[in-house]
Amino acid sequence: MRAHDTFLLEAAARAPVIPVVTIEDPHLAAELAATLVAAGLPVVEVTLRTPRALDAIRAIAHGAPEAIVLAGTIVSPSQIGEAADAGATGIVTPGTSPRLADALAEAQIPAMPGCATVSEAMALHERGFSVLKLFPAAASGGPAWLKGIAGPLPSLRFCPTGGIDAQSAPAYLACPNVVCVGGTWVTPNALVAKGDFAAIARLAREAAALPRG
Ligand SMILES: O=C(O)C(=O)C[C@H](O)[C@H](O)COP(=O)(O)O
Repeated sequence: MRAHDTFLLEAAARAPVIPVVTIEDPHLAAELAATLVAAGLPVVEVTLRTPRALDAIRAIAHGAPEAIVLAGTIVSPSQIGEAADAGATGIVTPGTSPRLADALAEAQIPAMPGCATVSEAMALHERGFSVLKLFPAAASGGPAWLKGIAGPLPSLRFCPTGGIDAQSAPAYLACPNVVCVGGTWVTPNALVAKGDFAAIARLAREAAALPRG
C-alpha cells in the first residue's frame, strides 16, 4: 500500500465522520476547525466551492494546526498544488477523470479520489489508489454497493459521502470496507454562516460517538 494511503487510513481511523464544510468567511474557519477537533472530529474537508475556500484552508492550517484539513471538490489538476500550498494535508475529489487521476498519482500529497462505479474503483486501484471516496454514496447504491464490492475487490477501502446523515451513517460504518463517512450534516451552512459553534459542537459530538463496524 502506498504511504499516502497509509496516512489516509490512519487519519480516517481517528473518527467515524469527516465533516464536509463549505466556508464563505475564512475568519470563521480556524474556530470552526478547532470546535470540530475538540468535539472529536480531527479530520475536516473544506470544499473548494467558495471564492475564499483556499483562504479558509490557510486559516485552519495556521490557526488550528491540530486539525487535519483536506481540500475537497478538487476537479482539475491545477487545484492540487493550490490546495497543498494553502496548507491542505490531503485531497478529496468527487469523481476522477483520467487526467485528474494522473495528476493525483504523481502528486506529493495524499489523495482520496472519488468514484461511483465498480469500473471506476478498479481503474483507480490499477493506478495505485486503495482508499477511495464513494460519491454520491446514497444515490450510487449505499451500503449494499459497498457490501457488493467487498467480495471482488477486498483490498479497497472507502469513505462514502453524499446523502449520508446521522441516521444513515451507522449502516455505512457497519460495512467492513468503510473507514469513515463524510457529510455536511455536522456543519450545516446556516450554522457555519452565523458562527453557531455551540450547535456545531453538539452535532460533532454526536457524530464522533457513532458506532463503527
Ligand atoms: O464536492 C465534493 O468534493 C464533495 O465532497 C461533495 C460532498 O461530499 C457532498 O456535497 C456531501 O454533501 P451531503 O450529501 O450534504 O453530505
